[in-house]
Amino acid sequence: MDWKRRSFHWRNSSAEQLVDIGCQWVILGHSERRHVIGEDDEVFIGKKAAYALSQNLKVMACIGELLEEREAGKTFDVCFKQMKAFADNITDWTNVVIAYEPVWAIGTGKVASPEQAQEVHAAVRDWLKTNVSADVASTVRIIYGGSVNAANCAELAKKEDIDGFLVGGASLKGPDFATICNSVTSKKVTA
Ligand SMILES: O=C(CO)COP(=O)(O)O
Repeated sequence: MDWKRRSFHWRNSSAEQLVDIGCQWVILGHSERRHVIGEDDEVFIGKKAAYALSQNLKVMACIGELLEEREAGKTFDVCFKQMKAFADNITDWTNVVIAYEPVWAIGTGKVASPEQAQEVHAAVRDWLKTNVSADVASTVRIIYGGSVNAANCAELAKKEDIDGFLVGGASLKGPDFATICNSVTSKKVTA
C-alpha cells in the first residue's frame, strides 16, 4: 500500500484502490518489504499505518529481527525501534494487530520456539504499556508468524501473549489451516 492520497507508485496500490475493491486489512512492515524493497520505519512504514487507518483500513503491523540481529542479542532493540515507528504514527490502536515475525522463521521451516516467541510478545506488550498505554497493552492482539503449521501451532497458541497467527505456506493446505485457526482458543480479543 502506498502512503499518500491517490498515489500510484510502481508496485504499490493506493489505499483508495484497496478500499474500492472491498479490502479491509493491510499488512505493513512485512520483512519482505523491509529487507527486499528497502522500506524503512520512519519514512514509509509509520506513515503508511497512519494513512491506512485514516482510510478505515485495519492494519497488521509487522515487526521482527534478522537472524544476525538475534545472534547479536539485538532482538528487543530491533523490535522496539520498529514498534516506535508505528507508535509515533498511530493514535488509535483499535484497528491494529501487531504481528511478530522473526525474519529467520519466515518461509524457512524454522519456527521460533514457543518460549522464544512468548519472550518477544511479552516484551512488546510491556513496551506498549510503558510507551503507549496500559489499556492498549492489555487489549491489542499480538500474533506470531513464521513457519507456523498444523504440528506446531498448539504449543505456540498456549502461550499467554500469543493471540493468533499470521500464516503463509500452511494456509495453502485447507485442513492444516483449519487446525491452526482452531488452535487459537478465545483469549483477550476476538476479531
Ligand atoms: O511471512 C509469513 C506470513 O506473512 C509467514 O510465512 P510462512 O508461514 O510460510 O513462514
